[in-house]
Parts: sequence; C-alpha cells; structure tokens
Amino acid sequence: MGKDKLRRFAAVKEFPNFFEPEIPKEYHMKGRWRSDYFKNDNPIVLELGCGKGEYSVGLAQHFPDKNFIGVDIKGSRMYIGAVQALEMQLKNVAFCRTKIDFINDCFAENEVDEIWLTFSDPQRKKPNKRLTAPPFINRYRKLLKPGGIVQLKTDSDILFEYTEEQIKEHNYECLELTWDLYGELPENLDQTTKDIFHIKTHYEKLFTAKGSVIKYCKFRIH
Ligand SMILES: C[S@@+](CC[C@H](N)C(=O)[O-])C[C@H]1O[C@@H](n2cnc3c(N)ncnc32)[C@H](O)[C@@H]1O
Repeated sequence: MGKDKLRRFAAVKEFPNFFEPEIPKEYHMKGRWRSDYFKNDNPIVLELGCGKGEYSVGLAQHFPDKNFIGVDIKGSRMYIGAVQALEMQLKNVAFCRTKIDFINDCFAENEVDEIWLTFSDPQRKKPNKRLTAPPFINRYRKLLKPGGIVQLKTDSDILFEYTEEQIKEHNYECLELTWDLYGELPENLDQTTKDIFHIKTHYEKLFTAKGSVIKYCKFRIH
C-alpha cells in the first residue's frame, strides 16, 4: 500500500462515522445502528461496494430522513466519503469496513430498508461472486425488511444481463429496469428522483466519460 493510502487507512479508523467490525464474529452494532449511532428510527439504506462513498454522501444530503451506510472492504477509499460527511456535518451517513460476504454479522434481521449496488465488480469468471448472485441475495433477504428493495446501477452488460436473468429465474418483483438510464429518464420524474439519478459515483464518472451506457434496475426479493 502506498504512503497516502496507509495514512488514510490509519486516519479513518479514528473517525466517529467509521466502523470496522472484527469478522467473522457478530458485531456489537448489529441491530443497534438506529439506536446507538443514528439515534432515530429512520429507514436504513446500505450502499454495498461503496468505494469512495460519494453516492452515500450525496443520497444522505438529499434524504435527511433516511440513514445511509456505505460498506466496502477498502478503508482508504471510504476515507474520502467519511471526510466529506464530517465536513458537511452529515449525521445520517456512516461507513462500515467489511467484506459483504459477512454482512449478516453486521446487520440484524429486518434492520435494513434498501440496498444500493453501485458499479459492482462484474466478476466475469466467477458468477457466484456477483453481488446479485443467489449467495448474496440470500444474505440481503435476511437483513432486508419485507418489501425492502435492491437497486443496481452499472455500466457492465455482463452484470446487468445476469441480474435481469436472476430477476426472471427467481421471480423477484421487478419495479424498474432500463438498459439506458440517462437516455430513458422519464420526463415526469420529480426533481428529487432526477437528482438521485444524477449523483455520480467515482466509477460512474470514469465510465460515462468513456461513453459507457449506464443501466439501472430496482427489484424486491421477498
Ligand atoms: C468497481 S468499484 C465501485 C465503487 C463505487 N461503488 C463506485 O461506483 O465508484 C467496486 C467496489 O466494491 C468493493 N467490493 C467488491 N467486492 C466486495 C466484497 N465482497 N466486499 C466488500 N467490498 C467489495 C471494492 O473494494 C470496490 O471498492
């Protein structure tokens, strides 16, 4: 790891909005995120594989009545979002460093209302490691409330096609699905929703600059 990454990795551990569970072991915040950190009863939204966390921070600004938790294994990346949130004094966003594989050690049954998957790795050769593959969906099912939703934004045809197949194969309830999010953005969307779709993650900016078309879907797995 480079010097700057090491510095960020060490610094972020001291932040009040950064959590690092010892895994595999049940984390003491499991079932207690609302009461012990957010100190409200608002819905919890996870961004899994949040990278630098700008999306969680952007959503937290738009939705002061929801709580956001960015999850990633890379602490030095989440440092960026964690600093932004502290500077903006956003109390409704936090970051949790863990492998998503152990997400059920960090969140209790029915603790979460929504999941965002933003530009997840396509895992070309390992379909079961895709974040919309059955082993992950089964983990999400445990922590999502009944009726909870999963949303995916991606540039990857492979991941999107796979997810579309999974939705059909497992009869997930598909609420929205478009192969060209920005090309097909309905005119009648309210401003807040338009704004959400225009919050761009780090990878989204890279891919759109290269001309990639962004795909989006929203589905229920219960
Ligand atoms: C392609 S990046 C996208 C980052 C961010 N969402 C964005 O759009 O800029 C994928 C991120 O997912 C994280 N990631 C992938 N698999 C993971 C896993 N099993 N557990 C935790 N993080 C994971 C990586 O560390 C990386 O930061």
